[in-house]
Amino acid sequence: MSLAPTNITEPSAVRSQTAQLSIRNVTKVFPGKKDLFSKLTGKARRNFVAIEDINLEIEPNTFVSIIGPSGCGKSTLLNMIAGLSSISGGEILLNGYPITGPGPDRGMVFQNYALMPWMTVEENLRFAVETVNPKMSKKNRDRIIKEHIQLVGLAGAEKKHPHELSGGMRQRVGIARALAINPQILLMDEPFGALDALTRGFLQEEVERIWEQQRKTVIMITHSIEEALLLSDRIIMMTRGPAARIDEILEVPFPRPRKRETIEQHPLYHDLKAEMESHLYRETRAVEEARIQR
Ligand SMILES: Nc1ncnc2c1ncn2[C@@H]1O[C@H](COP(=O)(O)OP(=O)(O)OP(=O)(O)O)[C@@H](O)[C@H]1O
Repeated sequence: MSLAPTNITEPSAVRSQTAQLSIRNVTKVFPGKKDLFSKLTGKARRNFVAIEDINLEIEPNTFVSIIGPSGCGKSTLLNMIAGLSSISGGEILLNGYPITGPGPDRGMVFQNYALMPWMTVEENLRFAVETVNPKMSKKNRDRIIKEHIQLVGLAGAEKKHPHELSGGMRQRVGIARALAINPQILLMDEPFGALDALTRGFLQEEVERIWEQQRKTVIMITHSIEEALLLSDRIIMMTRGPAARIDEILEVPFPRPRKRETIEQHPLYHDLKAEMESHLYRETRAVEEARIQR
């Protein structure tokens, strides 16, 4: 758990919180199977170096996307930042303190929503807020829950259960829940990956609107070039694995607030898009070639 303090405040206020994240020489090795039984049954495996020597400084109040070929280690890196996966080498510091486990200073949004199915929308948020801040008064808690339900456009759906909601609405709950604990950093692992194209577009615009209000540090994994260009200040492009690393970091200079139609008119939009396309194509092709040679 990080030692950095967390206070829950108004969601609508632009935060003065700082969240400097330093990723230093980070490596992740998944141990192989080397026990006698695995050897005898021919199932022994070597250690697998997923990512190697990642160095990255994430400034406060920036929106950062991570993009790279499938299986390169994006989720592995995000899970280490979340404290859900151990770090094999190097360190990750949040405001100077090493991350050693999950903590309320980091909110997570998952692709599959990860809501409690037996709880209503309101109860899902209440559970998160109560867990993080058990001593908060009921009045404050109710206010925070109400504000966050409104923030994501779910007013009127408070008493519904996840199975009564569309995918887009479920992810709105996921985002509201992550923000309601007032994390310093919002971590999103392909948050729109399970949604249809139209809903995905709407939700991207919602996230852009919310980000303009809150300016929270966000780290998002995505496979979508357009999504990364719409939302990010910086785009981290990873190489293929094993031993994946950062290939290049793109600065996205489009003024905010952003609209899809306007950024597409920016003189740099097509250059940045082409650079990302060629990076992804090159890395993915190399993965496929390696697969065929195996
Ligand atoms: N628990 C584990 N044990 C062994 N290997 C693992 C484990 N988790 C992930 N890996 C391997 O580490 C590599 C990186 O996986 P990861 O899920 O981080 O990639 P990713 O870039 O997020 O993929 P995708 O874009 O497809 O979601 C993959 O080769 C994967 O098979």
